[in-house]
Amino acid sequence: MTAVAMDGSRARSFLPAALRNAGADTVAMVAFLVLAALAAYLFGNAAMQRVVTYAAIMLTAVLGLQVFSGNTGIVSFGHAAFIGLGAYATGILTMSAALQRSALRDLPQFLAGYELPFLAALAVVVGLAIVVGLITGTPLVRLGGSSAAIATLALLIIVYTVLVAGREITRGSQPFYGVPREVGLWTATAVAAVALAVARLFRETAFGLAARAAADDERGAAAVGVDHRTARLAAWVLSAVMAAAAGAMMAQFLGAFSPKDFYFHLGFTLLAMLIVGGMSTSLGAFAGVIVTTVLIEIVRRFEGGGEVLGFQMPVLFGLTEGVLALSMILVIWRRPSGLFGQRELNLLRGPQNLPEASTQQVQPHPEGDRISVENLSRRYAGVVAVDNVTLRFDADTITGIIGPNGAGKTTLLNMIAGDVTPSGGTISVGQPAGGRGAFRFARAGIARTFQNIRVFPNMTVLENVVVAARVVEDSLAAAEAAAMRELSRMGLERAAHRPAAGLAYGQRRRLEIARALALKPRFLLLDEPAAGMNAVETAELIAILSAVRDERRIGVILIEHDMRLVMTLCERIVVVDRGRVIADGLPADVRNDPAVVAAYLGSRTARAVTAAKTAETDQQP
Ligand SMILES: Nc1ncnc2c1ncn2[C@@H]1O[C@H](COP(=O)(O)OP(=O)(O)OP(=O)(O)O)[C@@H](O)[C@H]1O
Repeated sequence: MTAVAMDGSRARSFLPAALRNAGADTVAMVAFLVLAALAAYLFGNAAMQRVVTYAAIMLTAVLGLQVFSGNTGIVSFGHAAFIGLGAYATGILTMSAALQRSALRDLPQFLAGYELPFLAALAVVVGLAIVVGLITGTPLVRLGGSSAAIATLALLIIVYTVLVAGREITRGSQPFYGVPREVGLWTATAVAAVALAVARLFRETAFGLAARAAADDERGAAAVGVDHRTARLAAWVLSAVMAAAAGAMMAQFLGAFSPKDFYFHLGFTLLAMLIVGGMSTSLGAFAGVIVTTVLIEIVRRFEGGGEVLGFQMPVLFGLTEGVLALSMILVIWRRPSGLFGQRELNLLRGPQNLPEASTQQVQPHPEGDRISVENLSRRYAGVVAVDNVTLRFDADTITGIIGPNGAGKTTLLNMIAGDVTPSGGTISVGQPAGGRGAFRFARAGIARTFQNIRVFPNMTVLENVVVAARVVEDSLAAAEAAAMRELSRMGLERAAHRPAAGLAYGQRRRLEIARALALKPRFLLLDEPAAGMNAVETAELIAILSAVRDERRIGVILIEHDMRLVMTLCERIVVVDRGRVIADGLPADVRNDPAVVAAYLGSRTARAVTAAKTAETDQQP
């Protein structure tokens, strides 16, 4: 949708570059799906059409699983439960009243006699999945990694037990039969096409970007204002809806089923399909369903035994599951990201499709902003990392925090960024920082970089910065333009589409700074920004940081061991030793302070001077 203006230049597109790219990918995948359905419709027999219909239903479910697991990195065993809920709800809502009276004699009155058409039942199932998704997701997103995965397993077991126990409604473990079989090839294909679009586009939304960033690095994500719980909940609810929609189709495709159809076997098949294709992309989910469906169909022919290439084969019960498990293990071993999990198709991603950098200057911040730190302390078991520190940091000033190794500098910075909770004392940025969580501090205008770089390795350089820009900009298009502006400033615009993991060390440091600046912060906290940089890169960094400060009037607080950088760039230096501030002033004054010299040299006499100075300060009212 990029328009070419009369003078030949490229006019600004209505749609953000990421959505144009995702749209093109979706069109390509949907076209492939429709062609497959058409081929089955025109040339396939009834059995072949059933295979393609079932594959399209599974595709909807696997894409649902991908929306959650692929974006959050949390494996879910529980999605078969949502398929089951969708199937039973659809069965009850669409069954004829006459059949219900004989098959479900004890069905409660409020559930009986609806006889809804499929689409109306689907709408109800979507609503039900949103409610169940919110109820189950709210506690789930408080857990991380393997605990969350185990919780999804518990969900599967609970729903299975409820389906078996709720005999009046589900007929217990007996087959639930009599569901009208109205879902065929084209309904399944249409719903799967919608699911493809949803899964591919979700990655690029604010929630999708946030979930992927948190999956890559939770602390790094919080530092750019990402509330990972909200992003994970959004992914969970959406994926529950997609799985339940697959269940609704399954009910009307099969006509009869029982709770065991929505238990471990289905959960395993969904996961195997996703893992074989590649969990982190919608292309992976799509390809995984195709590859495994073909594999299952081939293997199934041998399961019943008979003559194969002149050999008499015995009946091999469970051969299909065995081959599926084996292919999953092979993929995990040889290609852990799956056959197509490394990248999306990205049909419209290239140098000619880079978003245009915003030419709008970031508005300078109003004067008078300050960070106030009062009696701040942090203890770790027996270690007092930061000891009763009181400081003010003004915007429009570059402050260096220096001190020997283990002095407490990073702990102090982490507390100011909301990343470490103080043992005592308060921090306020204009007003006391509300609530816990680094993401709230980032949204209040405190951006930061880390001593050990925390970029999002599996996202592109551009996406790394867009995640932060999306927190402060109104739209994805505005976030892309702002991100390009920050990347150009840091000399990284040519690497915009490269995965961040592939950048050189110095480039990754610059990317982290670009990402922090995209938050339009009032204060920028940098933990050893020049570490690992050569002299030329350090000189460039000094020029960039002072230019940014001049333009935007932001406060910069940096920890650095490179004294050349500190003395050239900083207008104020705070020296910390053993958790306490031992000097605070102009660089020239601090450099000659005996307590500072002592702290760095560690001489005994000089330590005595420090101790005396500290005692003096403590006695002051
Ligand atoms: N999570 C933690 N658990 C236990 N002790 C910690 C933790 N973080 C920091 N410390 C201790 O607190 C003290 C201060 O550490 P901190 O990393 O803040 O110092 P620093 O001045 O930043 O050091 P460096 O210049 O080496 O990075 C050290 O003794 C350190 O071992």
